[in-house]
Amino acid sequence: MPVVKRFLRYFKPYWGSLILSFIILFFVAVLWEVNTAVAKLIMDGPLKEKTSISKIEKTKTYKKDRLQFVTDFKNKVKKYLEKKGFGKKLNLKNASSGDVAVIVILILILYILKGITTFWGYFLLGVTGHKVIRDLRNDLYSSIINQSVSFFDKYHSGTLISRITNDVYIIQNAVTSKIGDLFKETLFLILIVAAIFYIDYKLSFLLMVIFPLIVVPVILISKAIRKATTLSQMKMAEMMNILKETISGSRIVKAFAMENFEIKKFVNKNYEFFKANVKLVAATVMSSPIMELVGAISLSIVIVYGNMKIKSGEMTTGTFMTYVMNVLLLYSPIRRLNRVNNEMQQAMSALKRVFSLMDEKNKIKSPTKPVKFPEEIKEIEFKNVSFSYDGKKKVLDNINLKAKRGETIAVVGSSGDGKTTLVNLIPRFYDCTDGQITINGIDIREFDLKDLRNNIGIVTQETILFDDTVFNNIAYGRSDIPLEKVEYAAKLAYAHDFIKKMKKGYDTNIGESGLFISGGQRQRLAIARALLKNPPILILDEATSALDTESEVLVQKALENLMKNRTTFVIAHRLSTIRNADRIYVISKGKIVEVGTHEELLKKNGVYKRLYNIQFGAKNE
Ligand SMILES: Nc1ncnc2c1ncn2[C@@H]1O[C@H](COP(=O)(O)OP(=O)(O)OP(=O)(O)O)[C@@H](O)[C@H]1O
Repeated sequence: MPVVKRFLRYFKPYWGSLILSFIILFFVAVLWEVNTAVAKLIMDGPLKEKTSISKIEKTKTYKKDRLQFVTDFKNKVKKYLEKKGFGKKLNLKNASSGDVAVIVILILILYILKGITTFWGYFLLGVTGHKVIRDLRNDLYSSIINQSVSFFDKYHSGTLISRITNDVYIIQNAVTSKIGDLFKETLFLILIVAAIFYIDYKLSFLLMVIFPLIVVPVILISKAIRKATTLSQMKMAEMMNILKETISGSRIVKAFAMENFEIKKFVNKNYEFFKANVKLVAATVMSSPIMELVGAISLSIVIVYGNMKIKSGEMTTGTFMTYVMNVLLLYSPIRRLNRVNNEMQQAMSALKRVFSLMDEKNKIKSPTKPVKFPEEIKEIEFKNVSFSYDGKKKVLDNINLKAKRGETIAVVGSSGDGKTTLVNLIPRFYDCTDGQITINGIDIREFDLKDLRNNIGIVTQETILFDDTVFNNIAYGRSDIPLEKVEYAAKLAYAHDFIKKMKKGYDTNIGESGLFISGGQRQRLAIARALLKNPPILILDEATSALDTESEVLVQKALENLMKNRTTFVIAHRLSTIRNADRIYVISKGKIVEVGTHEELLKKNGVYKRLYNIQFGAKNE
């Protein structure tokens, strides 16, 4: 669907207020015209004898040449005023000071009306625009959040943030203020064009021939603006990526004393952004001189033509001057419309990027008719599972694995051998390329995605916590849960004691990513969160970073509580975990090379034994 048509659908719920605002803005334009007419009325009436203009007007030639439509319009306004009871008071020809007072009041009323209508026209339009943008931003955010994990592999978080903030801001600017200008200026343009056709349609047709001269450069410039905006926004997104990384990773930057390195990186990117913006500025400001040149050509034609007509006596100087003045008047709305067009082009390219993000296909979806998730999990099985991130290199190759209810399955292997990838297939962060994963014999792709994930608890190496209270971090999204339940989970996770010692207990804010608490405490909070969720399946990626002995013991105990009565898949790094595991699967280069208990595998004297010696050393034996 074309971008504009698709975007217009966002206006659908607000058509009423949009049309109303346009009607009001129409009156604003009409009031401008009335104002001009009243000004003429004053010149013709009460002030006529006192101004130099009135003297010029007095000359017979001008009287003859005066534009019929101005006289018509004046008469209409006069008639209208007379009808409304102003007639007797407002004797424009022989005006007294009382008449002037009436005119002043009339002007005041007009300006008040213009003020009120301008306010309401733009206010309604602004509110409608902001409503549309609010809906667009919500849609964009929800489509991003609903995307699969591979989407987040593809797009850097800075890019996504840039789309939601900058791109939407550009569209917002165009929608909330520029649409009104577009409407108003178009209206002015139509009125002036009508006037010049009214004065001399032949000359106006001749001018129409020059019209393509204006349109072609406008189209070319619009294209250049769209291209430059895309480049500028791309560079802005890249800059946001650097910002995001260095601000959230500020400690690492400092630890490695890499401030200057990061500054250089930022300065370079900022320079690229600047260059893109220069291109944008060039494209934007180029339109004005081109338009002026075309304007000068038009005017020259008018002058040559007018000169001929005056000489042949077909046109009077007065009519010609009025015509020229109207042609000059054309410049203002055209210039403003040109500026509006420039901003609209930028908004178009932003819209394209926003929609392209929304159109990204999410391959991980719930089936249309999902199978009910089993009440009780009897068995989870990997059947000939293979997986590749890029469709070429197999990261997992023909994996066969079984976990019965309540069993603990440990996965071990060297770094990069595919352990995380393997466990990520269970909650369908990715779908296997070949084979299938089943729960009680049913392919996991047949379950509703939410049901499947609600039955899986995940505790990862880097504990993801939110800048919120301890309570909200444990309850995550379930604020209605009673405090006792949260406390119970925290007790099982050996977190209750340290939480109680905090200033506000469960209401303490733990800062961005749990910055205000220790690593061990963070892990125990994450364990409490998983305990509260109470899922039958558990995925555990044990932290490799060493904690101090006391913390380590507490985390270990918390994990033991968490693993009780659950079918657990654990990427094991702790000796106690592998010792207690029902089965250990040893992965090497994406393949399962050994299976067995700790003792069985040690006896084999194979890959596991070698890994064990490297990771835990003989001293542990
Ligand atoms: N999102 C991704 N896109 C592309 N390739 C990936 C992605 N994640 C991992 N890989 C690649 O897949 C392979 C397996 O990675 P995986 O993270 O599963 O290994 P791992 O055994 O868990 O390693 P570690 O113990 O170091 O965490 C690696 O070669 C890695 O580079």
